[in-house]
Amino acid sequence: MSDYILETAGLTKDFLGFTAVKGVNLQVRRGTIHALIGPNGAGKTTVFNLLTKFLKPTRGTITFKGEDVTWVKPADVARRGMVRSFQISAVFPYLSVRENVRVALQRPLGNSFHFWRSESVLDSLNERAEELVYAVGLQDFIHHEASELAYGRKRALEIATTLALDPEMLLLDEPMAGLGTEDIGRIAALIKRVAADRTVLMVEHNLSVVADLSDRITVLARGEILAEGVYAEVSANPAVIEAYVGTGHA
Ligand SMILES: Nc1ncnc2c1ncn2[C@@H]1O[C@H](COP(=O)(O)OP(=O)(O)OP(=O)(O)O)[C@@H](O)[C@H]1O
Repeated sequence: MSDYILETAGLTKDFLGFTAVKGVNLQVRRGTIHALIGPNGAGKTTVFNLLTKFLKPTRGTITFKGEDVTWVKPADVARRGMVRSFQISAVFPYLSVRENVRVALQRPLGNSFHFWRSESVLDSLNERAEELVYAVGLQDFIHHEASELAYGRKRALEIATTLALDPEMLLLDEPMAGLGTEDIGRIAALIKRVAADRTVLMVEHNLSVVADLSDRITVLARGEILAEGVYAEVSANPAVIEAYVGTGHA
């Protein structure tokens, strides 16, 4: 088994004469937290959309768990274990925290539909839902409606509904966006816990969170990989500093 759970080779995306992602060779080691950073417009979201099949590449390949998944459908890639948080984390505002997680556990994935299942199976879903609610620290809110939750706790609920699919690899798209300092600390701790037995790839603009959480960082600029390494290496790299300064994001 390869050390890398996810690899891309020569991944390229052209939009009408503009190349948003150019020959990206990304390697994500199994069991790590890997961050994808870069100034605005660097191509991070486009890479995520390619990985999760929201976009088709112009060239290049994507290999997940040793299999070429370049042309598989979005639901298929999720079924294979690579799940992007927002992809399935529609939170129903008037359902309770526990009900939201239960709905996520019942969500049909690929060819398995659960709605006809027996009472005993539904009871075990309740148990699993409660475990997940505890895992993301929402036990005190388990019977509250999602709409009553503060923003940071909604983010935790989204993560719980994502974990309901038991992904081997979790793709987090700006998990700290819109959060205040206290929530950032809470969600960062949650990501650490969640990553204990999973691989996490995240796009994140908050560099102190990236420094705190990431085992490895890939810096994109103008669609290409500019640098890679641990935070201390990439943050001291003059080309990286220049890329951020050049776009006013130092
Ligand atoms: N559908 C599209 N059609 C044309 N150009 C696009 C499209 N999607 C993205 N782009 C362009 O590709 C480039 C990379 O965009 P992308 O959103 O991937 O960057 P990003 O690194 O995620 O930026 P940000 O940090 O601002 O979210 C940008 O110049 C953007 O304008």
